[in-house]
Amino acid sequence: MKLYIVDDYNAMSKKAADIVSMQIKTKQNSVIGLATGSTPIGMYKELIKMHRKEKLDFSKIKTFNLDEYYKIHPQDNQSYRYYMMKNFFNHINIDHNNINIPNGMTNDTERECKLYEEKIQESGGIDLQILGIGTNAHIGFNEPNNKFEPYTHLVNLDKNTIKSNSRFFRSVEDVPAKAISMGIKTIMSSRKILLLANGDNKAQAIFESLKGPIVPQVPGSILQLHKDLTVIIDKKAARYLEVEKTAATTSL
Ligand SMILES: N[C@@H]1[C@@H](O)[C@H](O)[C@@H](COP(=O)(O)O)O[C@@H]1O
Repeated sequence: MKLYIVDDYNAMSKKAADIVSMQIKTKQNSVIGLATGSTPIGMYKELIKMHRKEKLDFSKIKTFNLDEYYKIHPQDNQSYRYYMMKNFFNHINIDHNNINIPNGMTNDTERECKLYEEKIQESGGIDLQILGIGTNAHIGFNEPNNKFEPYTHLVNLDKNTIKSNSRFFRSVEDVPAKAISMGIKTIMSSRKILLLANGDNKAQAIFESLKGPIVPQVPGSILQLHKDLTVIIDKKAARYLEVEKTAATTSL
C-alpha cells in the first residue's frame, strides 16, 4: 500500500487529481470508478481545472459510480446522479453515453444490480476506483455487516450513515433508507484503488481500516488485501496511525 499523509484537504485533492490525470493520460479509454460525498469534491474541481487549462481529455473514458440512493429520481437534487452532473460531468468533455450510475428508480433492483455488474465486465473492468470512507468505515454503501456482500446489491442504510448524510437533506426523514451499491468484490476487482479521507471524524475509520483486523464489521478493512492501493489522507485523518511523519510516501 502507498500511503500519503498530506497537510490538508487541498493537498489531498491535488494529489488525487494528479493520480487520476496520470491514469487518463496513460490510458485514454480508462474505466474509472467514481465516488460521491464531500471528500472527492476538491478532486473533481482540480480535474475540471486540468481540463480547462491543460486540455485533459475525458472524451474516451468510461465511468461507473459506486452507488445511488433508492428510491430517488435522477433529477432530484439529492441524487448522486445530480451530484455527479453538477460537480463534475457538466464541466468536462465526457461522452454522456459513457457515464454509468445505478438507476435509483428501478422497480427491479435485482435486475438493475445484475446489469450493472455485467456492464462493468463488458467495459473490461475498472482501471482506477476512487473511494471515500464513511465514519463507520463503509466503502461505497457497504455498511458494517456480518459478511462481505460481493456484488452490486440493494443496501439498507445504517442509522449512522443516514444521520451523517442528513446534512445534505432537509431533514433526517428525507434521507432514503436504501441504496444500490457496488459490492466488496466489485470494488476489490478494480485494478487500482485510490482511497481518500480528511478530517478528525475519519481518523478512527482510517485506523481500523488500515491497521485493524480484516472483518466485515469494518468494510474498509478489506482494502488491506488489495494489490494496488493508494491512500491519500490529511494529517487529521491520520491522527491514530503510527507512521513516520515525513511528507514522503510511506509503505505500510
Ligand atoms: N456512499 C457515500 C460514500 O461513497 C462516501 O465515501 C461516504 C463518505 O462521505 P463524505 O465524503 O461526505 O464523508 O459516504 C457516502 O455515504
